[in-house]
Amino acid sequence: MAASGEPKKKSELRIFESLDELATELAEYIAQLSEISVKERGCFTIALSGGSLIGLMGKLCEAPYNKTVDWTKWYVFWADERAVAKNHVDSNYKQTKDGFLSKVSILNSHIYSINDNVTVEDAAGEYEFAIRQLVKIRIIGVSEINDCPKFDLILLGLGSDGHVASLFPQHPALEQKDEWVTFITNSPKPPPERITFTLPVINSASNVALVASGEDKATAVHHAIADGIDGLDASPLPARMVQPTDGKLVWFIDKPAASVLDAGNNDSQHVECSRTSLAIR
Ligand SMILES: O=C(O)[C@H](O)[C@@H](O)[C@H](O)[C@H](O)COP(=O)(O)O
Repeated sequence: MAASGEPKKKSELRIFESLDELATELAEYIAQLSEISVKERGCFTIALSGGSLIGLMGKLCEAPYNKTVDWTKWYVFWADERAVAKNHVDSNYKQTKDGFLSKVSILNSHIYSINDNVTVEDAAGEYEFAIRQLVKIRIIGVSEINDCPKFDLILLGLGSDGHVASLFPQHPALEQKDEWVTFITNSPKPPPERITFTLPVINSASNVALVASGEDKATAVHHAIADGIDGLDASPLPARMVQPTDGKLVWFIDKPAASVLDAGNNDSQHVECSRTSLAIR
């Protein structure tokens, strides 16, 4: 946290030598935010993404966090979800339940998954309605800037094309400004039908963590983080559009995912260490 008097950094880049170190730091980061939110608001609202992110959260299920985190105060949501049955292998809910929720004592009534018995359009509308009810009773905070829900933490993965949640490059869903949850039926990443938080909701979060690992994400990381890229590409990547208005963005990436960034960066800032913490905006 910024010392008093120091301007709070809006974004931070943490580069890790190994996935194990990234996972260790990610667990500590989430546990700390949980403790702060529970202390300040009496609860912790976290929205998850699918993909490799869930595996990287595994350390939260181990000591000390399994005993020190106040799981009963957690409220779990999904920043995006595939419109498939909740027991389908493609379901983010199923992946999260098997890999995380089944191992910690979060209350079932605090886990908000989509209705998998309706159309993807109705599932998005119902999900937004559920979030609106929780904003009304202030379980979910509210942004003073635009009345959007203010989640304590939104965890995003990064696609190799630069997508986050189910917001894909050049997709009209990126333009959604009024809805909190929208839906797509033509996802370039299968399955095609998904619901997703819109950018205003993502950018209203108190904290956003963007997690990327592996060489195949290196170009997307570079295009999302490096300065001066916009000139090369009229439409910035969705990941580059993640800029919390009154919150903090922290990137968690491993060395392979930083390899293009490193190649383009020859100043002394990139200290070779297990964790490089740079202010990036
Ligand atoms: O439902 C989804 O598909 C995810 O939410 C998606 O945004 C994912 O996080 C990225 O595609 C990264 O996935 P990997 O980390 O598995 O590459």
